[in-house]
Amino acid sequence: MIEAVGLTKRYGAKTAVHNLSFQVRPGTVTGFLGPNGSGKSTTMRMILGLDTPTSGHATIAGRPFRRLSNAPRQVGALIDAKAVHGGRSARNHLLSLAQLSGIPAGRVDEVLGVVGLQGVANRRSKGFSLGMGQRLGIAAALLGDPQVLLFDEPVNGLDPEGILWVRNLMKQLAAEGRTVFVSSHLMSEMALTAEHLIVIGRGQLLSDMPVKDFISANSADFARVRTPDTEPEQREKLTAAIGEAGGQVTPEADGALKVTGLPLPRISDLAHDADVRLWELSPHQASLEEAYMRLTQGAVDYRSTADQRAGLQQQMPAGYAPGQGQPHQPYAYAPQAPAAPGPGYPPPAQAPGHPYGAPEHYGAPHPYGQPPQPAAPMPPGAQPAAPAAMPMPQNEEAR
Ligand SMILES: Nc1ncnc2c1ncn2[C@@H]1O[C@H](COP(=O)(O)OP(=O)(O)OP(=O)(O)O)[C@@H](O)[C@H]1O
Repeated sequence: MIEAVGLTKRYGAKTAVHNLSFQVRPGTVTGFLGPNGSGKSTTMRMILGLDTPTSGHATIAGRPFRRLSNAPRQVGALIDAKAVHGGRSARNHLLSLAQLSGIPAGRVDEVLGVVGLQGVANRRSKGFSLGMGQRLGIAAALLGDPQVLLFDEPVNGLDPEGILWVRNLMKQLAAEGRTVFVSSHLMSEMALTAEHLIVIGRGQLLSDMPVKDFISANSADFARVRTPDTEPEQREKLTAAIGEAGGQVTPEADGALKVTGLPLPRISDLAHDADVRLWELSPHQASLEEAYMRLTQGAVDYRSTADQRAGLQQQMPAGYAPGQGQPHQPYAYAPQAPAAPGPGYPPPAQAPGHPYGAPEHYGAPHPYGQPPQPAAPMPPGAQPAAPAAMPMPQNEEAR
């Protein structure tokens, strides 16, 4: 388990992370979400002992990272995929990490197979594409067969097949009982990958809950109501009746009405009392992406002047306090079955032929036959070292 307690990081006058407390539990993928610059990488770096907290602390399996014995065997991380000696081949890069950490050399070919890089293992990594670099970084993170894994934006630069592969890999690792903490600023991707979400904005905790609870706590429920298109006076009558009853009505482009603030049965009764016929009365819920944007809208540092979130802000229901991050349920009726969180849901099945579903276009799949056994024994005499794929601690202010 990963735990942060009151984690705070200030860079001069800039507070990158403020009083963050959360736990990341084994057996599920936990998504770490926040807009650009919200403090995700800084938090991960503090968990990994690469940045020193100004106050508070973070532990892995109950200890600060730097006090873990055999850290590379316990924790794997992808923080900066570019932190690779470009003159070395992928295999040699991994071999040098394995040697530093007392990991048997045979494991290198295993992880190259897992990430689908076995066909280019002897090529210098400086010729790698962004996506291949990400795969190499993921291979390094898996090298020590660790129980705790942190991935900072692992799908950066990957093509759709690569994204699917990472998604399945994360799930597989969690299904093996590992702790998997994955940062992203893409809600749609996290909706398909994670079961639990930790959302931050401007370095502060906005939400810490299961994905399904996040949807119902943060997305706005509304009803779509349609009266006969041929009788506009019916529409006006219903609009007036809903307004008098305290509901809010917004006309939709297709002629329907979007109603908030009233439960569906009440809308039906109002229509009945006003002698208005309904062609449609249906419950709706905003997508997870919208829910995320609503939650973080007050905590976005960088926003285009043409950003459609401005439109979302205009639609905020009365009583919503932007940026406070409080779950709100301003609508009277209970959420319906959660909306499918984004296109492509449910996630496609894992690709066959490989336990982690590694794609084949960098070479034949590696017969990495069995899922890694939890807590593989350390070879005698192995020394603790920095985790694979992690950049060495640098001058923090110089980043
Ligand atoms: N070494 C540093 N010195 C000064 N400020 C820093 C340093 N590292 C991060 N920051 C600032 O702290 C804030 C949080 O940055 P961080 O990289 O942790 O955010 P992030 O959520 O990972 O962003 P992104 O999604 O864009 O990668 C930003 O405002 C950033 O400019």
